[in-house]
Amino acid sequence: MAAPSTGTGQVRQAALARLRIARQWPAAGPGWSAVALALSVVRGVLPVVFAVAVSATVGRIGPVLHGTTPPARVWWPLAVAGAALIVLHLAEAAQKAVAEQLARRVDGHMYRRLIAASLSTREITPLEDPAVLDELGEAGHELRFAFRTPGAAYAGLIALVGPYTQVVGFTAVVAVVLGPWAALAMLVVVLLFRHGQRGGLRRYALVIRDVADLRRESRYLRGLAMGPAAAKELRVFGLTDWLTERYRQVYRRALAPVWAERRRIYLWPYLGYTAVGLTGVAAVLALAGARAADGVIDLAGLALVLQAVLALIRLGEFYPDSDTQTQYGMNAETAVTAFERSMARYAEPADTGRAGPPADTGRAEPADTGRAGPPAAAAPAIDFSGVHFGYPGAARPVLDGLDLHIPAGKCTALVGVNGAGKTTLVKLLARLYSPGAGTVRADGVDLADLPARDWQRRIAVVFQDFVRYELSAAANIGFGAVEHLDDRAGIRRAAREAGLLDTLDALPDGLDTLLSRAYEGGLDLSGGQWQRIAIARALFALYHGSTVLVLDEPTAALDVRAEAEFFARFAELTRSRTTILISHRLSSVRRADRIVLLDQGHVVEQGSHDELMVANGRYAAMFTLQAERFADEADSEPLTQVPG
Ligand SMILES: Nc1ncnc2c1ncn2[C@@H]1O[C@H](COP(=O)(O)OP(=O)(O)OP(=O)(O)O)[C@@H](O)[C@H]1O
Repeated sequence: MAAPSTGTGQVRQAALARLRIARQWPAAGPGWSAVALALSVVRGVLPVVFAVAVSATVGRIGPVLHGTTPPARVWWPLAVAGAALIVLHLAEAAQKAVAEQLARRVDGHMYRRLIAASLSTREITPLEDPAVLDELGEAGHELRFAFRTPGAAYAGLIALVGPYTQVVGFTAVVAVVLGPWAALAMLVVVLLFRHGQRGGLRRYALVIRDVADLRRESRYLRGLAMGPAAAKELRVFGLTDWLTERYRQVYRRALAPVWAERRRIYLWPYLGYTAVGLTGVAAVLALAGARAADGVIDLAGLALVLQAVLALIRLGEFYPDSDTQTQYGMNAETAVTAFERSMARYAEPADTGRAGPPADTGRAEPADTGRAGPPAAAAPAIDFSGVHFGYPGAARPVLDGLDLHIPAGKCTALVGVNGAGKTTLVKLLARLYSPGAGTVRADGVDLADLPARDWQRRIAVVFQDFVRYELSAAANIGFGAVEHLDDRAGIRRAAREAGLLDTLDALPDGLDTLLSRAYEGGLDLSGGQWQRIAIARALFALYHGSTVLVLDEPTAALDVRAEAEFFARFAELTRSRTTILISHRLSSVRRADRIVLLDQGHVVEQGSHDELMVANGRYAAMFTLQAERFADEADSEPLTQVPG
């Protein structure tokens, strides 16, 4: 975000940002907001009352000491000053409590907005766009900082009313005692100092925003060093020193422009404002002294104006209860709004309000056939026609005019070297991305014409990088069809078919065991057991209406026996489903009805295993190579063979 170049632009932008924060009042609660506002006004008025009462006391002490005035004339202003002080302290304590309440409410609302925006698109394209990721990272990061969240900004904005009420009160005091010009001079001094402090903070925050990518990298490196995910590799590969050094470099690079700008933003303006401010203050104090010497103002008046001037100088400073909060809270709110806007650009009309209650997000029943497109119960044929696709920012497309027919109710295997585009093809099929050109059709209906949500309900996928949810085993499987989470029989059946039921039953709480060691009583599974969970999840989706099954390296983490068992029952598990199997183990894919060899985003060979072997092309060469390698290994290591 570029800083506005003109003063008017800056004021306008600051006003708009405050307006956005103020607009959080429905989330904060109008009642609580009104209480906080009233307390702020009280906190603004009472210091002025205190100063007036103290001055009155000072003015009356002389006459009382000389016996010209009864002592009672001193007591009541003293009592007022004491009462003002006590109420001020009580109001401060009450305002802190109310501010916490306001902040919690607004932050809760902001988190809900962020989560809703993150989940608002059916495609994942925006979440891989670096600009959108920056916005998300910024918003999430600012929200995690408890002291400068939008909630803190909202509470801080209300708290601002206190000091500004004091400014008005003390300026009025100066006007009454010394006249309007002196009051105007003091007002200019206060606002100038405030502009120096607050405006500097605003510019400083913009510099910090400019290094968002470096801050993202430093957050990533911190997470890497402190999280469990990379703990093993960092140590085994001896990466700890490298990581420490890299973090130091990135941190310094992120801070360098900030340090450089600090001098420009704070030092020079500060010296200028101080010179002007001190001149103004000196003039007002000189005027007060001259008036007192002339007897125009009495001792009480002098005491009052001195207190007012001192208070006004203090009010030109930084407000710790408000300034950082409103500045950085605004950053978070701005980032959340920018993120929402970016996500909205990617959302299809039907996605609006997607992140609703679970009942809204569930998988369709098989009978749910009332929508456009192929009937939900029938496994569709899928056709890619002239499909082009490249990832954002990539130099070359991954798919470049792909034509491919995937027959209904059959198993099609996709093979090809690393990076050939197999997983990308699956992501397009699952409508996680849209093709740049060309169409993907299900039974002749362009997927772009179907609500992504309806289509995605019909697909069950075991992704290569499937998710390990830190939840119960039952939930991990039941997420295949979330609205059927209570189908315990179905979950057990899926676990059994994935070869996992005995393992899960043996856990301390059976299927209800929490699959995470981060929680007390939780347990972790092995890599292969987790993969079976992912398979069970996809099977559970099939029981509840999905008709397309995608298996991307579904057995990569399974042992040889488990893999053999899985493929022995493969035909039964996938019967009458349109199945797409991706695997580098050609001995597994040979059972597929059809095998498609992809290379650089094109189909280079396709047919049954036998047909491709007879054709003696690249598939045959790859298959023979793998078969020879396995034969060699089997010859040289006969004892490693798994029996049966
Ligand atoms: N999210 C992404 N952003 C940018 N480029 C990507 C992304 N995912 C994949 N690619 C690139 O797209 C190309 C195809 O990747 P894809 O994952 O589809 O290959 P694949 O055939 O499934 O490979 P593998 O056999 O290794 O799983 C690769 O060059 C990869 O670098």
